[in-house]
Amino acid sequence: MGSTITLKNVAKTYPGGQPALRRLSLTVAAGEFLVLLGPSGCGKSTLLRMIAGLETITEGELHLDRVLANDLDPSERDAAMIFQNFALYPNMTAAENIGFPLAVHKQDPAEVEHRVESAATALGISHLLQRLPGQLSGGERQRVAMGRATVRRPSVFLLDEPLSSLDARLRTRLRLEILSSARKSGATTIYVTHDQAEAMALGDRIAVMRDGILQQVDTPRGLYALPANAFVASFVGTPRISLIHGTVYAPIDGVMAISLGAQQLALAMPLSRDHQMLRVVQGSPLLIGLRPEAVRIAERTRATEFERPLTGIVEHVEFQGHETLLHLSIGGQRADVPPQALPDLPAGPARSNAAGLTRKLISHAKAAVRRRRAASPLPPPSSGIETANSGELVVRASSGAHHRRGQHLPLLVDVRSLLVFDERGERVSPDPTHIPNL
Ligand SMILES: Nc1ncnc2c1ncn2[C@@H]1O[C@H](COP(=O)(O)OP(=O)(O)OP(=O)(O)O)[C@@H](O)[C@H]1O
Repeated sequence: MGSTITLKNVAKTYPGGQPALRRLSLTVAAGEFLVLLGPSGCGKSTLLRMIAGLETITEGELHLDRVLANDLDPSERDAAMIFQNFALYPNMTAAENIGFPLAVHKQDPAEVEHRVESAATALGISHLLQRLPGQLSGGERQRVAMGRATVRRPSVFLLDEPLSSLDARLRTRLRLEILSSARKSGATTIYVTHDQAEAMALGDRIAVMRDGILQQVDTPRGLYALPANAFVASFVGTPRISLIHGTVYAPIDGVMAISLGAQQLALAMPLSRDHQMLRVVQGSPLLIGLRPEAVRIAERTRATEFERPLTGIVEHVEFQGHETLLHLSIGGQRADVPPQALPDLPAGPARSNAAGLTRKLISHAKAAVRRRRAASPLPPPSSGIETANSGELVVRASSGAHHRRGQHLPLLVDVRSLLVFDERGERVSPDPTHIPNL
Protein backbone atom coordinates (compact mmCIF):
# COMPACT_ATOMS: atom_id res chain seq x y z
CA MET A 1 0.00 0.00 0.00
CA GLY A 2 1.23 3.51 -0.76
CA SER A 3 2.23 6.10 1.81
CA THR A 4 0.52 9.42 2.35
CA ILE A 5 2.95 12.22 1.53
CA THR A 6 2.42 15.53 3.30
CA LEU A 7 4.45 18.66 2.65
CA LYS A 8 3.96 21.55 5.06
CA ASN A 9 5.36 24.95 4.10
CA VAL A 10 8.35 23.31 2.48
CA ALA A 11 11.03 25.63 1.08
CA LYS A 12 14.38 25.10 -0.56
CA THR A 13 17.22 27.51 -1.20
CA TYR A 14 20.39 26.13 -2.73
CA PRO A 15 23.61 27.55 -1.29
CA GLY A 16 24.20 30.98 -2.82
CA GLY A 17 21.08 30.69 -4.97
CA GLN A 18 17.57 32.06 -5.29
CA PRO A 19 14.79 30.15 -3.50
CA ALA A 20 13.98 27.12 -5.69
CA LEU A 21 10.80 26.35 -3.72
CA ARG A 22 8.75 28.73 -1.60
CA ARG A 23 6.56 27.53 1.29
CA LEU A 24 4.83 24.76 -0.58
CA SER A 25 2.05 22.76 1.09
CA LEU A 26 0.54 19.68 -0.48
CA THR A 27 -0.88 16.30 0.54
CA VAL A 28 -0.70 13.32 -1.79
CA ALA A 29 -3.13 10.58 -0.73
CA ALA A 30 -2.03 6.95 -0.36
CA GLY A 31 -2.15 5.28 -3.79
CA GLU A 32 -2.75 8.56 -5.63
CA PHE A 33 -1.05 9.36 -8.96
CA LEU A 34 -0.04 13.02 -8.75
CA VAL A 35 1.69 14.85 -11.58
CA LEU A 36 3.99 17.83 -10.93
CA LEU A 37 3.68 20.09 -13.96
CA GLY A 38 5.49 23.30 -14.76
CA PRO A 39 8.03 24.96 -17.02
CA SER A 40 11.74 24.26 -16.84
CA GLY A 41 13.34 25.53 -13.65
CA CYS A 42 10.13 25.87 -11.60
CA GLY A 43 11.38 23.46 -8.92
CA LYS A 44 9.74 20.14 -9.85
CA SER A 45 12.88 18.00 -9.63
CA THR A 46 13.96 19.75 -6.45
CA LEU A 47 10.66 18.82 -4.80
CA LEU A 48 10.88 15.21 -5.97
CA ARG A 49 14.48 14.87 -4.79
CA MET A 50 13.53 16.28 -1.39
CA ILE A 51 10.83 13.62 -1.03
CA ALA A 52 13.34 10.93 -2.07
CA GLY A 53 15.85 12.23 0.50
CA LEU A 54 18.42 13.21 -2.15
CA GLU A 55 18.15 16.90 -1.30
CA THR A 56 17.91 18.57 2.11
CA ILE A 57 14.83 20.55 3.08
CA THR A 58 15.71 24.14 3.98
CA GLU A 59 12.44 24.90 5.79
CA GLY A 60 9.14 23.17 6.52
CA GLU A 61 8.17 19.55 7.10
CA LEU A 62 7.86 16.39 5.04
CA HIS A 63 5.72 13.61 6.50
CA LEU A 64 5.48 10.09 5.13
CA ASP A 65 2.42 8.40 6.65
CA ARG A 66 2.39 11.09 9.36
CA VAL A 67 6.01 10.37 10.34
CA LEU A 68 8.31 13.38 10.12
CA ALA A 69 10.73 12.37 7.36
CA ASN A 70 12.93 15.47 6.88
CA ASP A 71 16.00 13.72 8.21
CA LEU A 72 15.26 10.12 7.26
CA ASP A 73 17.92 8.41 5.18
CA PRO A 74 16.77 7.71 1.57
CA SER A 75 16.90 3.98 2.30
CA GLU A 76 14.44 4.44 5.18
CA ARG A 77 11.77 6.11 3.03
CA ASP A 78 10.57 3.04 1.08
CA ALA A 79 10.66 5.14 -2.09
CA ALA A 80 11.97 4.31 -5.57
CA MET A 81 12.96 6.99 -8.04
CA ILE A 82 13.36 6.92 -11.82
CA PHE A 83 15.23 9.65 -13.67
CA GLN A 84 15.17 10.75 -17.28
CA ASN A 85 18.41 8.93 -18.03
CA PHE A 86 18.42 6.01 -15.69
CA ALA A 87 21.78 4.26 -15.65
CA LEU A 88 21.72 0.47 -15.79
CA TYR A 89 24.71 -1.66 -14.90
CA PRO A 90 26.19 -2.33 -18.36
CA ASN A 91 27.71 -5.71 -17.53
CA MET A 92 24.57 -7.14 -15.93
CA THR A 93 21.70 -8.68 -17.91
CA ALA A 94 18.25 -7.09 -17.79
CA ALA A 95 17.19 -9.78 -15.27
CA GLU A 96 20.19 -9.03 -13.03
CA ASN A 97 19.56 -5.30 -13.26
CA ILE A 98 15.91 -5.71 -12.26
CA GLY A 99 16.73 -8.14 -9.44
CA PHE A 100 19.64 -6.06 -8.12
CA PRO A 101 17.72 -4.21 -5.35
CA LEU A 102 16.43 -7.56 -4.04
CA ALA A 103 19.81 -9.28 -4.30
CA VAL A 104 21.38 -6.46 -2.29
CA HIS A 105 18.91 -7.22 0.48
CA LYS A 106 19.91 -10.91 0.23
CA GLN A 107 16.47 -12.15 -0.69
CA ASP A 108 15.97 -15.84 -1.46
CA PRO A 109 17.14 -16.43 -5.11
CA ALA A 110 13.92 -18.28 -6.01
CA GLU A 111 11.87 -15.35 -4.69
CA VAL A 112 14.13 -12.91 -6.62
CA GLU A 113 13.59 -14.89 -9.83
CA HIS A 114 9.82 -14.95 -9.31
CA ARG A 115 9.62 -11.21 -8.60
CA VAL A 116 11.86 -10.33 -11.58
CA GLU A 117 9.69 -12.41 -13.88
CA SER A 118 6.45 -10.89 -12.69
CA ALA A 119 7.87 -7.33 -12.99
CA ALA A 120 9.16 -8.13 -16.50
CA THR A 121 5.81 -9.61 -17.54
CA ALA A 122 3.95 -6.52 -16.33
CA LEU A 123 6.30 -4.36 -18.42
CA GLY A 124 6.25 -6.63 -21.49
CA ILE A 125 10.00 -7.38 -21.45
CA SER A 126 10.08 -11.06 -20.39
CA HIS A 127 11.73 -11.98 -23.69
CA LEU A 128 14.58 -9.51 -23.09
CA LEU A 129 15.69 -10.66 -19.67
CA GLN A 130 18.97 -12.25 -20.78
CA ARG A 131 20.15 -9.26 -22.84
CA LEU A 132 22.73 -6.71 -21.69
CA PRO A 133 21.70 -3.02 -21.65
CA GLY A 134 23.86 -2.37 -24.75
CA GLN A 135 21.65 -4.82 -26.66
CA LEU A 136 18.42 -2.97 -25.81
CA SER A 137 16.69 0.04 -27.38
CA GLY A 138 16.16 3.23 -25.35
CA GLY A 139 12.53 2.33 -24.60
CA GLU A 140 13.47 -1.20 -23.55
CA ARG A 141 16.22 0.10 -21.28
CA GLN A 142 13.73 2.46 -19.68
CA ARG A 143 11.39 -0.45 -19.01
CA VAL A 144 14.21 -2.39 -17.37
CA ALA A 145 14.84 0.68 -15.23
CA MET A 146 11.16 0.76 -14.30
CA GLY A 147 11.32 -2.93 -13.46
CA ARG A 148 14.29 -2.27 -11.21
CA ALA A 149 12.42 0.55 -9.44
CA THR A 150 9.16 -1.39 -8.99
CA VAL A 151 10.54 -4.84 -8.10
CA ARG A 152 10.94 -3.86 -4.46
CA ARG A 153 7.26 -2.83 -4.40
CA PRO A 154 7.97 0.56 -2.84
CA SER A 155 5.28 2.58 -1.05
CA VAL A 156 6.32 5.68 -2.97
CA PHE A 157 7.23 5.84 -6.63
CA LEU A 158 8.95 9.02 -7.85
CA LEU A 159 9.43 9.58 -11.58
CA ASP A 160 11.39 12.51 -12.95
CA GLU A 161 10.54 12.98 -16.65
CA PRO A 162 11.15 9.27 -17.25
CA LEU A 163 9.97 9.32 -20.87
CA SER A 164 11.31 12.60 -22.18
CA SER A 165 14.17 11.03 -24.15
CA LEU A 166 11.84 8.67 -26.03
CA ASP A 167 9.93 9.24 -29.26
CA ALA A 168 6.29 10.34 -29.13
CA ARG A 169 4.75 6.95 -29.94
CA LEU A 170 6.77 5.04 -27.40
CA ARG A 171 6.10 7.74 -24.83
CA THR A 172 2.36 7.35 -25.23
CA ARG A 173 2.61 3.57 -24.87
CA LEU A 174 4.96 3.59 -21.91
CA ARG A 175 2.99 6.17 -19.98
CA LEU A 176 -0.01 3.84 -20.03
CA GLU A 177 2.21 1.05 -18.74
CA ILE A 178 3.51 3.28 -15.97
CA LEU A 179 -0.05 4.13 -15.01
CA SER A 180 -1.23 0.55 -14.94
CA SER A 181 1.87 -0.59 -13.05
CA ALA A 182 1.34 2.17 -10.45
CA ARG A 183 -2.34 1.23 -10.10
CA LYS A 184 -1.53 -2.46 -9.66
CA SER A 185 1.15 -1.85 -7.05
CA GLY A 186 -0.97 0.67 -5.11
CA ALA A 187 2.15 2.84 -4.62
CA THR A 188 1.73 6.57 -4.18
CA THR A 189 3.20 8.01 -7.37
CA ILE A 190 4.58 11.46 -8.13
CA TYR A 191 5.41 12.03 -11.77
CA VAL A 192 7.31 15.11 -12.96
CA THR A 193 6.79 16.49 -16.43
CA HIS A 194 6.63 19.77 -18.33
CA ASP A 195 4.37 18.21 -20.94
CA GLN A 196 0.78 19.21 -20.19
CA ALA A 197 -0.71 16.50 -22.43
CA GLU A 198 1.23 13.86 -20.49
CA ALA A 199 0.07 15.40 -17.21
CA MET A 200 -3.57 15.43 -18.32
CA ALA A 201 -3.35 11.81 -19.49
CA LEU A 202 -1.79 10.48 -16.28
CA GLY A 203 -2.71 12.45 -13.21
CA ASP A 204 -5.48 11.74 -10.72
CA ARG A 205 -4.55 15.30 -9.83
CA ILE A 206 -2.02 17.73 -11.24
CA ALA A 207 0.01 20.20 -9.19
CA VAL A 208 0.99 23.15 -11.40
CA MET A 209 4.13 25.02 -10.34
CA ARG A 210 5.72 28.26 -11.41
CA ASP A 211 8.92 29.88 -10.10
CA GLY A 212 8.98 27.57 -7.07
CA ILE A 213 5.39 28.45 -6.16
CA LEU A 214 2.48 26.03 -6.29
CA GLN A 215 -0.20 27.60 -8.49
CA GLN A 216 -3.04 25.09 -8.29
CA VAL A 217 -3.69 21.44 -7.45
CA ASP A 218 -6.73 19.88 -9.08
CA THR A 219 -8.03 17.11 -11.30
CA PRO A 220 -7.25 17.49 -15.02
CA ARG A 221 -10.88 18.45 -15.64
CA GLY A 222 -10.89 20.97 -12.79
CA LEU A 223 -7.66 22.61 -13.96
CA TYR A 224 -8.96 22.94 -17.49
CA ALA A 225 -12.38 24.29 -16.66
CA LEU A 226 -11.53 26.41 -13.62
CA PRO A 227 -7.89 27.49 -13.78
CA ALA A 228 -6.95 29.54 -10.72
CA ASN A 229 -5.05 32.02 -12.84
CA ALA A 230 -4.06 32.95 -16.38
CA PHE A 231 -0.77 31.04 -16.12
CA VAL A 232 -2.56 27.75 -15.38
CA ALA A 233 -5.18 28.53 -18.04
CA SER A 234 -2.53 29.00 -20.68
CA PHE A 235 -0.35 26.08 -19.56
CA VAL A 236 -3.14 23.50 -19.66
CA GLY A 237 -5.06 22.67 -22.83
CA THR A 238 -4.26 22.18 -26.51
CA PRO A 239 -4.67 24.39 -28.44
CA ARG A 240 -3.82 27.05 -25.91
CA ILE A 241 -6.53 29.28 -24.53
CA SER A 242 -6.82 32.66 -26.30
CA LEU A 243 -6.12 35.47 -23.83
CA ILE A 244 -7.29 38.88 -24.98
CA HIS A 245 -7.18 42.25 -23.21
CA GLY A 246 -10.68 43.29 -22.27
CA THR A 247 -12.85 45.52 -20.09
CA VAL A 248 -16.24 45.17 -18.46
CA TYR A 249 -18.84 47.87 -19.12
CA ALA A 250 -21.68 47.97 -16.63
CA PRO A 251 -23.99 50.92 -17.29
CA ILE A 252 -26.60 51.41 -14.56
CA ASP A 253 -29.45 51.31 -17.07
CA GLY A 254 -28.02 49.27 -19.93
CA VAL A 255 -26.80 45.82 -20.84
CA MET A 256 -23.51 44.76 -19.30
CA ALA A 257 -20.88 43.93 -21.90
CA ILE A 258 -17.28 42.84 -22.25
CA SER A 259 -15.22 44.81 -24.71
CA LEU A 260 -12.52 42.86 -26.57
CA GLY A 261 -11.23 45.94 -28.37
CA ALA A 262 -13.05 46.60 -31.62
CA GLN A 263 -15.89 44.22 -30.77
CA GLN A 264 -18.05 43.61 -27.71
CA LEU A 265 -19.91 40.71 -26.17
CA ALA A 266 -23.17 41.66 -24.45
CA LEU A 267 -23.69 39.43 -21.42
CA ALA A 268 -26.84 37.31 -21.28
CA MET A 269 -29.73 38.72 -19.25
CA PRO A 270 -30.72 38.10 -16.55
CA LEU A 271 -27.10 38.17 -15.46
CA SER A 272 -25.74 34.98 -13.94
CA ARG A 273 -24.27 35.26 -10.46
CA ASP A 274 -20.76 35.16 -11.96
CA HIS A 275 -21.53 37.98 -14.35
CA GLN A 276 -23.18 40.09 -11.63
CA MET A 277 -19.87 39.88 -9.76
CA LEU A 278 -18.05 41.26 -12.80
CA ARG A 279 -19.68 44.62 -12.06
CA VAL A 280 -17.04 45.26 -9.42
CA VAL A 281 -14.18 44.99 -11.90
CA GLN A 282 -15.74 47.24 -14.51
CA GLY A 283 -13.33 49.66 -16.06
CA SER A 284 -10.31 47.64 -14.88
CA PRO A 285 -7.90 46.09 -17.34
CA LEU A 286 -8.79 42.40 -17.56
CA LEU A 287 -7.65 39.32 -19.43
CA ILE A 288 -10.48 37.49 -21.17
CA GLY A 289 -9.85 33.79 -21.76
CA LEU A 290 -11.61 31.95 -24.56
CA ARG A 291 -11.09 28.21 -24.96
CA PRO A 292 -11.62 27.05 -28.56
CA GLU A 293 -14.80 25.23 -27.60
CA ALA A 294 -16.37 28.47 -26.35
CA VAL A 295 -16.49 29.74 -29.95
CA ARG A 296 -18.12 28.25 -33.03
CA ILE A 297 -18.27 29.34 -36.62
CA ALA A 298 -21.93 30.13 -37.33
CA GLU A 299 -24.17 32.95 -38.50
CA ARG A 300 -25.78 35.14 -35.85
CA THR A 301 -29.23 33.81 -36.78
CA ARG A 302 -28.13 30.45 -35.30
CA ALA A 303 -27.28 31.94 -31.89
CA THR A 304 -28.70 30.40 -28.71
CA GLU A 305 -29.74 32.72 -25.87
CA PHE A 306 -26.20 32.56 -24.44
CA GLU A 307 -24.28 33.13 -27.67
CA ARG A 308 -23.10 36.47 -28.98
CA PRO A 309 -21.80 37.25 -32.47
CA LEU A 310 -18.26 38.29 -33.38
CA THR A 311 -16.55 38.59 -36.74
CA GLY A 312 -13.10 37.09 -37.24
CA ILE A 313 -10.66 37.50 -40.11
CA VAL A 314 -8.65 34.39 -40.90
CA GLU A 315 -4.94 35.07 -40.43
CA HIS A 316 -3.52 31.58 -40.37
CA VAL A 317 -4.89 28.10 -41.10
CA GLU A 318 -3.28 25.22 -39.20
CA PHE A 319 -4.21 21.78 -40.56
CA GLN A 320 -3.96 19.14 -37.83
CA GLY A 321 -5.51 16.13 -39.56
CA HIS A 322 -8.49 15.49 -37.31
CA GLU A 323 -9.27 19.20 -37.12
CA THR A 324 -8.17 22.55 -38.47
CA LEU A 325 -7.21 25.42 -36.20
CA LEU A 326 -7.98 28.90 -37.39
CA HIS A 327 -6.06 31.87 -36.00
CA LEU A 328 -8.40 34.83 -36.33
CA SER A 329 -8.13 38.56 -35.83
CA ILE A 330 -11.09 40.08 -34.03
CA GLY A 331 -9.68 43.56 -33.52
CA GLY A 332 -8.48 42.81 -30.01
CA GLN A 333 -5.07 42.73 -28.38
CA ARG A 334 -3.47 39.43 -27.48
CA ALA A 335 -2.57 39.32 -23.79
CA ASP A 336 0.50 37.68 -22.30
CA VAL A 337 0.41 35.80 -19.02
CA PRO A 338 1.50 38.28 -16.32
CA PRO A 339 5.21 37.69 -15.67
CA GLN A 340 5.02 37.50 -11.88
CA ALA A 341 4.10 34.13 -10.32
CA LEU A 342 1.12 34.49 -8.01
CA PRO A 343 1.64 33.57 -4.37
CA ASP A 344 0.87 30.11 -3.07
CA LEU A 345 -2.71 29.02 -2.46
CA PRO A 346 -4.01 29.41 1.06
CA ALA A 347 -3.89 26.08 2.89
CA GLY A 348 -7.09 24.03 2.95
CA PRO A 349 -10.19 24.33 0.81
CA ALA A 350 -10.58 28.12 1.14
CA ARG A 351 -9.69 28.62 -2.49
CA SER A 352 -12.68 26.63 -3.68
CA ASN A 353 -14.99 28.52 -1.38
CA ALA A 354 -17.18 31.11 -3.05
CA ALA A 355 -17.12 33.28 0.06
CA GLY A 356 -13.36 33.73 -0.34
CA LEU A 357 -13.74 34.96 -3.88
CA THR A 358 -16.68 37.17 -3.02
CA ARG A 359 -14.63 38.82 -0.28
CA LYS A 360 -11.82 39.41 -2.74
CA LEU A 361 -14.16 40.90 -5.30
CA ILE A 362 -15.82 43.10 -2.74
CA SER A 363 -12.39 44.42 -1.83
CA HIS A 364 -12.24 45.72 -5.39
CA ALA A 365 -15.62 47.37 -5.03
CA LYS A 366 -14.54 50.73 -3.60
CA ALA A 367 -12.05 51.23 -6.38
CA ALA A 368 -14.70 50.17 -8.88
CA VAL A 369 -17.15 52.79 -7.62
CA ARG A 370 -14.48 55.44 -8.11
CA ARG A 371 -13.75 54.13 -11.58
CA ARG A 372 -17.45 53.99 -12.48
CA ARG A 373 -17.67 57.76 -12.12
CA ALA A 374 -14.83 58.15 -14.55
CA ALA A 375 -15.75 55.23 -16.81
CA SER A 376 -16.36 56.04 -20.41
CA PRO A 377 -19.45 54.60 -22.09
CA LEU A 378 -19.18 51.46 -24.16
CA PRO A 379 -17.37 52.46 -27.35
CA PRO A 380 -19.36 51.85 -30.54
CA PRO A 381 -18.26 48.75 -32.44
CA SER A 382 -15.64 49.86 -34.92
CA SER A 383 -16.40 49.50 -38.60
CA GLY A 384 -13.17 47.71 -39.45
CA ILE A 385 -11.08 45.09 -37.62
CA GLU A 386 -7.44 45.98 -37.26
CA THR A 387 -5.27 42.99 -38.02
CA ALA A 388 -1.99 44.47 -36.80
CA ASN A 389 -2.23 42.34 -33.64
CA SER A 390 -3.25 39.37 -35.67
CA GLY A 391 -4.50 35.91 -34.84
CA GLU A 392 -5.43 36.58 -31.23
CA LEU A 393 -8.34 34.13 -31.27
CA VAL A 394 -7.89 30.43 -32.05
CA VAL A 395 -10.97 28.41 -33.00
CA ARG A 396 -11.51 24.88 -34.26
CA ALA A 397 -12.94 24.14 -37.67
CA SER A 398 -13.74 20.73 -39.09
CA SER A 399 -10.85 19.25 -41.05
CA GLY A 400 -13.01 19.06 -44.19
CA ALA A 401 -13.78 22.79 -44.25
CA HIS A 402 -11.68 25.00 -46.50
CA HIS A 403 -10.72 28.38 -45.15
CA ARG A 404 -8.37 30.91 -46.59
CA ARG A 405 -6.37 33.82 -45.29
CA GLY A 406 -8.32 37.09 -45.26
CA GLN A 407 -11.72 35.38 -45.14
CA HIS A 408 -14.32 37.04 -42.85
CA LEU A 409 -16.01 34.47 -40.61
CA PRO A 410 -19.15 34.83 -38.51
CA LEU A 411 -18.55 33.52 -34.98
CA LEU A 412 -20.74 32.80 -31.98
CA VAL A 413 -19.27 33.02 -28.48
CA ASP A 414 -20.99 31.31 -25.56
CA VAL A 415 -20.68 33.98 -22.87
CA ARG A 416 -21.14 31.37 -20.11
CA SER A 417 -17.73 29.95 -21.05
CA LEU A 418 -15.74 33.17 -20.68
CA LEU A 419 -12.86 33.00 -18.23
CA VAL A 420 -12.04 36.40 -16.78
CA PHE A 421 -8.76 37.20 -15.02
CA ASP A 422 -7.64 40.40 -13.37
CA GLU A 423 -4.53 42.32 -14.33
CA ARG A 424 -2.36 40.10 -12.12
CA GLY A 425 -3.78 37.04 -13.84
CA GLU A 426 -5.98 35.82 -10.99
CA ARG A 427 -9.36 34.41 -11.95
CA VAL A 428 -12.32 36.63 -11.10
CA SER A 429 -14.97 34.74 -13.07
CA PRO A 430 -16.47 32.21 -13.08
CA ASP A 431 -17.09 31.63 -9.46
CA PRO A 432 -15.05 28.74 -8.09
CA THR A 433 -18.08 26.91 -6.76
CA HIS A 434 -19.10 25.52 -10.10
CA ILE A 435 -17.49 24.43 -13.33
CA PRO A 436 -18.53 26.02 -16.61
CA ASN A 437 -19.96 23.52 -19.04
CA LEU A 438 -17.09 23.35 -21.56
N1 LIG B 1 22.22 21.82 -7.20
C1 LIG B 1 21.75 23.03 -7.45
N2 LIG B 1 22.43 24.14 -7.03
C2 LIG B 1 21.94 25.38 -7.25
N3 LIG B 1 20.77 25.63 -7.88
C3 LIG B 1 20.06 24.57 -8.31
C4 LIG B 1 20.52 23.22 -8.12
N4 LIG B 1 19.59 22.40 -8.65
C5 LIG B 1 18.60 23.18 -9.15
N5 LIG B 1 18.89 24.49 -8.95
C6 LIG B 1 18.04 25.65 -9.32
O1 LIG B 1 16.78 25.49 -8.68
C7 LIG B 1 15.73 25.86 -9.55
C8 LIG B 1 14.77 24.69 -9.71
O2 LIG B 1 15.44 23.65 -10.39
P1 LIG B 1 14.74 22.26 -10.69
O3 LIG B 1 15.74 21.36 -11.35
O4 LIG B 1 14.09 21.75 -9.46
O5 LIG B 1 13.61 22.68 -11.74
P2 LIG B 1 12.73 21.79 -12.71
O6 LIG B 1 11.37 22.36 -12.68
O7 LIG B 1 12.85 20.35 -12.35
O8 LIG B 1 13.40 22.06 -14.11
P3 LIG B 1 13.57 21.07 -15.38
O9 LIG B 1 12.19 20.79 -15.88
O10 LIG B 1 14.38 21.90 -16.34
O11 LIG B 1 14.28 19.84 -14.90
C9 LIG B 1 16.38 26.30 -10.84
O12 LIG B 1 16.47 27.70 -10.82
C10 LIG B 1 17.76 25.66 -10.80
O13 LIG B 1 18.68 26.45 -11.49
